[in-house]
Amino acid sequence: MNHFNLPKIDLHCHLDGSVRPRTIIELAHQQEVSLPSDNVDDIRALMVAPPTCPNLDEYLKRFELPLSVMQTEAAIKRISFELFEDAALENVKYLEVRFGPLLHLQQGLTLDQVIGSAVAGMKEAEQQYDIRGNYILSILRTMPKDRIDEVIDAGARYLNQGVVAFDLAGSELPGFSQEFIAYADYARQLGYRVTIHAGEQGSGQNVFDAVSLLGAERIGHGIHIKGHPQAYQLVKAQSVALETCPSSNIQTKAVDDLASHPVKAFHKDGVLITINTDNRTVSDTTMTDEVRKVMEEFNLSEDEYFEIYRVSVDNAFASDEVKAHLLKYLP
Ligand SMILES: O=c1[nH]cnc2c1ncn2[C@H]1C[C@H](O)[C@@H](CO)O1
Ligand SMILES: [Zn+2]
Repeated sequence: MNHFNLPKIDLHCHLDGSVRPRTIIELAHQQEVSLPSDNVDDIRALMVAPPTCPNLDEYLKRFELPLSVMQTEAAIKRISFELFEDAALENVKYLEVRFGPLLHLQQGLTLDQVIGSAVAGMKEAEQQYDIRGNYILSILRTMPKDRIDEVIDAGARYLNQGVVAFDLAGSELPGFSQEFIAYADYARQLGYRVTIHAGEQGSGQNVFDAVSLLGAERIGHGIHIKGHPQAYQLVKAQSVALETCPSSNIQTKAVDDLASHPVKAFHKDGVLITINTDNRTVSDTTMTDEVRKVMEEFNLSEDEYFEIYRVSVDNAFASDEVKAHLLKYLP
C-alpha cells in the first residue's frame, strides 16, 4: 500500500501548529525576534511536543514560539501558503485549516487583516496546486470573551469565500459549552458551520453538550464518547462526524497508545470518523503518516480507507462543487 499516493482529506489542522521550523527562523530574522537557536533541528525540537506530554495543557505550550512570528500579514500569508503547499505535495486534496485570530493581534493587526492574510495564502496555493481548502475560526476557551463577537463579525466578510466555520479550542474544562451558547448561536445565524473540540481532554458529556447546546455538526477528537452511552448515541443518531487525530491523541494522553485508539471500533459500529493531523509540526506528522499508522495498526483495507475518505467528503464544510471534485478521486 502506498499511503503517500492515496488521495487524502484533512479536516482538522491548526495553522500555528503546522509551521515549518525553517520558516520560523527566517521570519524571526526578518522581524528581529530573538530565538534560542538558529539551528533548524533545535527549533524543531522546541516545536514538537514530546510523546511524554503529561496532558493537553503541556502540548498547548508548543504554540508560543510559532505565534511569536505570526503577527504580520506577510508572515500569516506565507505560513498559510506553505501549509497548503506541504499538504498538496503529499496528495491532500482538501484541507480545512483552523486558527485563533485573537492570537495574532500582538503587533497591531486588525482581525480583518489577520483573517484576510490567512485566506490569501490559501488562495495562492489553490492556484498553484491541486488542493482546495477552507478556514475555520477558533476561539480559545481560556481567553476573555469580550472580543468573540468581533471575530465572528470579521470572519463573516469571508464566509463561503475562504471561511466556513466556527470552533472552540484550547484547554477543555467540564461543562464549557454552557458559556458559549450565545456565541455559537450568533455564528450559526450568520451562516457559519460549527465544529467543536470536545471529548479530548474532557469527558463524553462535553461532546453531548457541544452537539446539543452549541449545534456542533462535527467534533474535534471526541474520543471520550467511548464509555459515555448518551454522548455515543447522540453522535450516532445525529450523524456527527468525529475528527480524530491519532498522533496528537497519543501525545495529549487522550489515549494510551494507538492500539487503544477507538477509531476502528467506532468505524465498525457506524460512528462517522475521519483521520486528520491536528498539528503537522507540534505532532511531527503528515496526513500520509496518520493514514499509514491507522491502516497498519488496524489492518484497514483500501476499501475501508475509501469509506473513511467518503465520510470526510460528506462532512467537509465545502461547496457542492468541491465535494463533487473530491468524489472523483474514489476508485
Ligand atoms: O488538539 C488541540 N486541542 C485543543 N486546542 C488545540 C489543539 N491543537 C491546537 N490547539 C489550540 C492551540 C492553538 O494556538 C489554537 C489555534 O490554532 O488551538
Ligand atoms: Zn485541534
